[in-house]
Amino acid sequence: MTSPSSSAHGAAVPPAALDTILEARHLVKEFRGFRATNDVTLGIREGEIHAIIGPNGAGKTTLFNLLSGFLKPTSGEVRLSGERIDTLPPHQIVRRGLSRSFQISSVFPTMTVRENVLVALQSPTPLPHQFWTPLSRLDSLNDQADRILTDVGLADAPTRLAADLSHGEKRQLEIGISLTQNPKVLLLDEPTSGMGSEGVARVIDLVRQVARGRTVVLVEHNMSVVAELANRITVLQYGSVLASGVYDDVRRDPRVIEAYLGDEAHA
Ligand SMILES: Nc1ncnc2c1ncn2[C@@H]1O[C@H](COP(=O)(O)OP(=O)(O)OP(=O)(O)O)[C@@H](O)[C@H]1O
Repeated sequence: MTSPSSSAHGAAVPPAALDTILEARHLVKEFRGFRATNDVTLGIREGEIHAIIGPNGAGKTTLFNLLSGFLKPTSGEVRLSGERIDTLPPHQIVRRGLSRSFQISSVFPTMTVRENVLVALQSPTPLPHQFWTPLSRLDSLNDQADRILTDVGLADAPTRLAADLSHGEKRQLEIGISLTQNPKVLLLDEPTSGMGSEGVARVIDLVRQVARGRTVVLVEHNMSVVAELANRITVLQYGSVLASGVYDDVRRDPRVIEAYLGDEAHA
């Protein structure tokens, strides 16, 4: 699938495993000399739910932004299905099948729930002569929007104003907006942040639902969510990968216990 290539440091990078869909190779991101991402090499396998965890300031959001093209690496590469994507603008990365949600809401508050999804559904066809969308296409877009709203548990809320949604419902809508591009890889940035236990349980169900038939990478602070959802996890510390693998193995890794999981790992 991918052939060996030279890293930023000139070292040969072995080919990714055959089932790797998203890959970071020797990624480095510096902010005025400070390394927020320090030589991260990581493979996300097709169809898995992969959680990126680590203490505050470990570099999770920076890595997330690098993987989705919202930040350009200082050096290193990101590959999607073997193709290099770190050189592409974010909208082209979306077209190749990678979408992301944002920690800060991307929802338009003055639009209805369905309108928010419709706007996102129309965004891949921004040609000026398509400003007047034919009615037949509008019908099909409405059908698609309603299917997505059903998938994210908002089937009964299409005409509600987004501003009137609860915090949890807004996160559901954001995930719905990310699904409009039918991504093969979905990146979710702290999908349970700011939620009570009921909302967290709903998001766990939702992530399981949207992960059917696609790959999900999530940044998540809540370890019980990670334990419930993740097939594999990567632990970051000081911008570097401390450990990566199956959840149960990584949580027993003494370096991880020391750095992050603490007493939770003994629970
Ligand atoms: N634009 C920037 N300019 C300068 N430093 C930055 C910038 N973005 C991030 N950093 C620094 O890089 C480090 C990693 O930040 P990052 O937000 O990626 O960590 P994080 O693991 O997501 O943290 P948190 O869990 O608190 O969200 C931090 O020390 C942060 O201050």
